[in-house]
Amino acid sequence: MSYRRYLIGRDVLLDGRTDKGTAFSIEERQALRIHGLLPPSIASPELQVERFMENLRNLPDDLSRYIALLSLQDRNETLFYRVVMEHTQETMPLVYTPTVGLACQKYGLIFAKPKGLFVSIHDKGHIYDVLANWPEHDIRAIVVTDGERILGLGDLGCNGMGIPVGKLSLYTGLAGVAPEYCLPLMLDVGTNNKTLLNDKYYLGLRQNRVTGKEYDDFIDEFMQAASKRFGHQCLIQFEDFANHNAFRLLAKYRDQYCTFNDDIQGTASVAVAGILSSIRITQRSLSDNIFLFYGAGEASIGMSDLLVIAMEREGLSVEDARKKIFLVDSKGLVVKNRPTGGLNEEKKRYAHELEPITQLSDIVDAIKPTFLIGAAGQGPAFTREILEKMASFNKHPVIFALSNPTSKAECTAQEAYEATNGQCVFASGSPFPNVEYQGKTYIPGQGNNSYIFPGVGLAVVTCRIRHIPEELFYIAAKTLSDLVTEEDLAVGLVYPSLEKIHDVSRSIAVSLAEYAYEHNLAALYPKPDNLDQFIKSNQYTANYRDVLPSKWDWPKLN
Ligand SMILES: NC(=O)C1=CN([C@@H]2O[C@H](COP(=O)(O)OP(=O)(O)OC[C@H]3O[C@@H](n4cnc5c(N)ncnc54)[C@H](OP(=O)(O)O)[C@@H]3O)[C@@H](O)[C@H]2O)C=CC1
Ligand SMILES: CC(=O)C(=O)O
Ligand SMILES: [Mg+2]
Repeated sequence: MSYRRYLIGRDVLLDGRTDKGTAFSIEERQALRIHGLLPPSIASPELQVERFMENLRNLPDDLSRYIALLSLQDRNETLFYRVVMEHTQETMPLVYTPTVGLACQKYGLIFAKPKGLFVSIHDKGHIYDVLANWPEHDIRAIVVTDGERILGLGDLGCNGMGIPVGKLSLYTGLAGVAPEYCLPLMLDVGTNNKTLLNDKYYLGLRQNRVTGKEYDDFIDEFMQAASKRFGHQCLIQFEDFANHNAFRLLAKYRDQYCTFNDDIQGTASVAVAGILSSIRITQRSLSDNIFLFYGAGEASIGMSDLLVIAMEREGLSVEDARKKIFLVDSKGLVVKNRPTGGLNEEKKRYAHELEPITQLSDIVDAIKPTFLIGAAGQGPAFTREILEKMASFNKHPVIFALSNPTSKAECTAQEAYEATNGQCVFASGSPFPNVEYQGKTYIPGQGNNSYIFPGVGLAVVTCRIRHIPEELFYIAAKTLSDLVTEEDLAVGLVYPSLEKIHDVSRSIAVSLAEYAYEHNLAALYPKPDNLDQFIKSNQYTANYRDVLPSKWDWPKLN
């Protein structure tokens, strides 16, 4: 039971979780002693949504819209989620990528009210006490960042808090994970971003990043403290950590805690889903493709590793599957014995016995990929020339420009469709508008891990899944791709329409829960007879709760 149930008077209006604004009924206004604190006209939730959307649309720019949405979240959380759930297509680019990227860049200026916990390196030794300050007790999902690789924008330090806040809004908005279960968390270990260190509005510690043992001990203490405070089954989603920490922290914690790295594993899952849908258009088997990844970091390695698992399901050996995958990093094609080096263990799995090539255009000529997938965070790299080449040796080249935010995308949807004469299959990490080309409307899909992590979160918090094995991300990919209809494919969509996202997230959660029960990974017993119904009944709906004291076990009022 939440402490908020006992609010009365003005406090009811000041608490975003209990406030209904103008929707409070006369009975509620009188019983809660807020009569007169609101204008007399009583609005329906439908009218409140309409009024908010009207205001939102009249604002001058997306950053203002972001601020308006987040202040609604503070003021009236239920209405915020109603808005997000009923207008997902319109509001998602505001609370999430691309606008959240801009919001993080401006966080020092626009910060108004904390929406999560800030734990700094100076809290070392008493992280548990800081976690205990969070007012909710039953936290089941944490999204944590240290702000070192925020989207493709680099080190934004403490200002990266916008990302966990945005991700968790989607846990609720896209999957119906109750907001009170969710905790956005920033681990501030400093920043190496000189501009921020010299910015008087910067919100974080003014020091360079702590590294090495001190950093590792800090993360260790956080993991232990979170587990002690919120239970060992609390999901911890790592988000936007830099490459040099992401892989090793995942390897270190994945079997000890209920944790995953969204940039490696969530991205892998959404990309493999898009790939599985794409081959329904190109009519090739998975293993009959050549995949070229532009970028060889968390996202690309994650995608490659899961793709290998998917190809294994088609009967290929790991070795043969890896031969189908080529990576490009900042030094060019990833090949064995490259004189310029730069090969970590992850890249070595995909290093081919080839001569080094540095230019992407030359690499495309040499490899002749069927899939060109961008996740380098470097902005426009898929030039018209490259896209035309892709179309010259593929009837339906598959082009995924997955880098975020929009300014970092490898190409736009318009560029991809135009350069390939409307023949390509396209998806992007940040949304692009529909493209009208030669009399046809193309709907670009959003290849973003937001199709995956909310469903993973929903499965974990409802069925109390203890660990998240790699197989779950393959299952999520397969489930997502299976939900893509022929009608979706006909307009170029390799993901289900966002309008269905609530049900899509639940379908993913049900598939994951089935697997978890089969493999003894779910702690909720007994296993519900009907998982779909059980999960559905646990999905948050953005309906106002009963706040009439007469319906509570309420102490007598004076
Ligand atoms: N759509 C989605 O759901 C997701 C999208 N992303 C996006 O993907 C991008 C990368 O993220 P992530 O993989 O985590 O980042 P990493 O830092 O782990 O990897 C970036 C990779 O890009 C390579 N790179 C850098 N510059 C160039 C260049 N000029 N040419 C070729 N390769 C280059 C780097 O090379 P090197 O190894 O040599 O340094 C590295 O391999 C970001 O923009 C992020 O927003 C990430 C996760 C999810
Ligand atoms: C989408 C996401 O997680 C990223 O760009 O980092
Ligand atoms: Mg991310």
